[in-house]
Amino acid sequence: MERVDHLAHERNKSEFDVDAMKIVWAGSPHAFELSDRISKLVASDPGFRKDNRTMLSRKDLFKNTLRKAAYAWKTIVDLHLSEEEAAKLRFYVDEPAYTDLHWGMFVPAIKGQGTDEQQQKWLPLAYKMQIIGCYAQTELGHGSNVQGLETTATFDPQTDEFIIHSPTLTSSKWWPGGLGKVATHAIAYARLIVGGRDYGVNGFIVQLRSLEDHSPLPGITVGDIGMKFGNGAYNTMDNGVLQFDHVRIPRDQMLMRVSQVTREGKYKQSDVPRQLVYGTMVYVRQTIVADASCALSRAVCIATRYSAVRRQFGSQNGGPETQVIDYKTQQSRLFPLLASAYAFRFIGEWLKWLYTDVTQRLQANDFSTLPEAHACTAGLKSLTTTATADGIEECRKLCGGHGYLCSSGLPELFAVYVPACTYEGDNTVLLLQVARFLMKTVSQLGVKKPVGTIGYMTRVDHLMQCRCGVQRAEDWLNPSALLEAFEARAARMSVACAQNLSNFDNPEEGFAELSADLVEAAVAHCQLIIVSKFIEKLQQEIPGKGVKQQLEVLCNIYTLFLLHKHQGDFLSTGCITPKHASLANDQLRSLYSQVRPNAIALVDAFNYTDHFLGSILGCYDGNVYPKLYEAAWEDPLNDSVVPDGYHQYIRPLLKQQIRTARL
Ligand SMILES: CCCCCCC/C=C/C(=O)SCCNC(=O)CCNC(=O)[C@H](O)C(C)(C)COP(=O)(O)OP(=O)(O)OC[C@H]1O[C@@H](n2cnc3c(N)ncnc32)[C@H](O)[C@@H]1OP(=O)(O)O
Ligand SMILES: Cc1cc2nc3c(=O)[nH]c(=O)nc-3n(C[C@H](O)[C@H](O)[C@H](O)COP(=O)(O)OP(=O)(O)OC[C@H]3O[C@@H](n4cnc5c(N)ncnc54)[C@H](O)[C@@H]3O)c2cc1C
Repeated sequence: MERVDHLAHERNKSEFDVDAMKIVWAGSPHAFELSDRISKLVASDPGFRKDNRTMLSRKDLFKNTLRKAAYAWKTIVDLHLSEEEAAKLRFYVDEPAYTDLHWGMFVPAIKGQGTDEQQQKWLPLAYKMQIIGCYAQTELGHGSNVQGLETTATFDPQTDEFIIHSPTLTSSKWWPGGLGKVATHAIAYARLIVGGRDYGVNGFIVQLRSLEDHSPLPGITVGDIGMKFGNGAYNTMDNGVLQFDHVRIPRDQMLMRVSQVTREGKYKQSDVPRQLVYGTMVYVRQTIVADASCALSRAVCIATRYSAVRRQFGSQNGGPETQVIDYKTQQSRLFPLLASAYAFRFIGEWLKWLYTDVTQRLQANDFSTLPEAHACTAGLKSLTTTATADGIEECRKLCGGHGYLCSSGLPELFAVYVPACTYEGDNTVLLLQVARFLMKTVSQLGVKKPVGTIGYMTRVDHLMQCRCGVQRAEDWLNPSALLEAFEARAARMSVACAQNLSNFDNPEEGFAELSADLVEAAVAHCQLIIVSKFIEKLQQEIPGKGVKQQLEVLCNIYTLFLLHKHQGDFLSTGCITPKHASLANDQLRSLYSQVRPNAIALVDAFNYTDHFLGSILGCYDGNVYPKLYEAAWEDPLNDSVVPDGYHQYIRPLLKQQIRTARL
């Protein structure tokens, strides 16, 4: 049967080369080819079906995840996939699993914190999945406060071993993914105790389960922490609980790149900063920023396609009703999210570059950019995950009632995504780290030259008194005008916080008292980074008919939308006047009209398969209604016309009503 493309008329309207945009979105022709090939491979393999996930019991769901992870590994091995291809395959399989933590945290922790010998010993085993690892840092009593962890690793010089112990209930490891039912090994974070002295938290490789029969090793109590938010969703993951009862491990299983304990029981600190113990978190935060654009673009793709299919009101002379995408209110909610997806894509690319750069510098013993890398990864992780979680929920509402159906894909996407606001650092706690960095920068102005993302502070005198030169709405399309407004807002908010802080005798008390304002200053700084990197991206040559113009429209929408949303900040710091704010809003409306004919093509450029989207509302051909209708009949509740329980619970009720009616 010939497939009808219900969105063809929308695709015909587009004013740019979609194939060229696909390459910009993917990052390079190579990245596009890889993504396209692997996503189609996964989509065409029934072994990776995922449309029944929300209907399975937890046990069936989990077993199915184990099956898929094993099948994915078999596919990787059978097809001799490279590391890059294997990572893409896991991404398109699209099911949170213990493998995320094995590849995403356990392996990077050994690479980042292990010595060369430790890497040589453990990495080959991990690469072949002969051991499966997790990252066991958080405890029942402490997650954000890493220095408050209670698990101990006490050196025993007699046996040359560490004794890993959970001294209290609150010291039980709690949350690590993959720990509950699968991991054979953990990087467990524990307080290092040598000769009775506490040297703070360090990572240790601890075997948890037998490699023969998977039973927990002596002294290990381990299990799953229970059902989490949403159906399906993150319940494919075995987040776990773990207690150690004086578990002994050899001394060489302490990760010793940052500090060492010798055979004689001497503690030695390398010349690398202690903060490198937190290095895996910096790495993962960077990957989370890159992933934010994937999750947001997925939701936006669904909401945009459906908004073009859905019609309500406005029929003229019996003609078709208005597509809901043509309502300005729909556009003002949807198009900033479309623009954010692109903005997050580019900031993810840039952050990857920053991370690679800091890693190379660290290898050459240059630690100068580590604080900036920490502030950027922490701040951008916080900003992009908050916006993405909120954006997915907004997309659900943009799809009206049908968005609430699991078959829209949006409820599960939200439930899987929302913990990103908490894991790898609670988003508020991370913004407070950025705020500390900002306050330190301001306090050192004139002593230490701010560079990199904080370089704008070198012009603080100008930024504190500059006036916005915008006179007409179009003036807001000038990148310099936009940048200066964002720089001035960020600088003024930071300086105001620093001035308020100086009124406190005790800086820590002041920091706590002003923390809500400090978080707002941190948000302003992080938004500036995203805006400035989007503008920088557009200064490069971008091939393809109309591609650069579309990206310019999206960049302006992203920036002016933020300005509109946070106009309170811009007005109260005197960076703009109410007239400027009103002109920005006029320009924003005009930009929405420009993006409208290109909206479908801009989401097609994500190149998502229907399998990956997992949404009837977002399907490529827009043939939504027949698919929704058919899917309803596939629900197990419709297996029988009369439901189970009728004779027990409905019939007696109806009979009773009849008797009552006769009374
Ligand atoms: C691909 C994988 C799939 C994803 C699945 C995700 C699964 C989830 C996994 C997890 O959640 S793992 C657990 C993650 N846990 C956290 O993120 C905990 C958050 N808490 C922290 O990171 C820290 O404790 C803190 C909030 C940063 C505070 O730490 P601490 O009290 O020790 O620090 P301070 O005294 O504030 O700072 C000291 C000094 O160190 C600097 N710093 C802090 N963190 C880092 C870092 N990561 N890298 C570099 N530097 C860091 C901080 O700025 C201070 O510097 P100075 O001001 O002294 O210069
Ligand atoms: C799905 C999921 C997967 C996870 N996977 C892992 C894993 O694999 N390995 C692992 O080790 N951990 C994992 N975690 C744990 C995770 O890293 C922590 O939950 C996270 O770091 C937040 O810490 P917390 O739970 O202690 O929150 P809390 O710190 O208790 O936060 C509670 C509230 O207090 C506020 N708060 C805390 N401190 C401050 C402060 N100083 N100032 C102002 N407000 C503050 C927070 O903003 C928040 O509103 C996972 C968590 C989840 C939800």
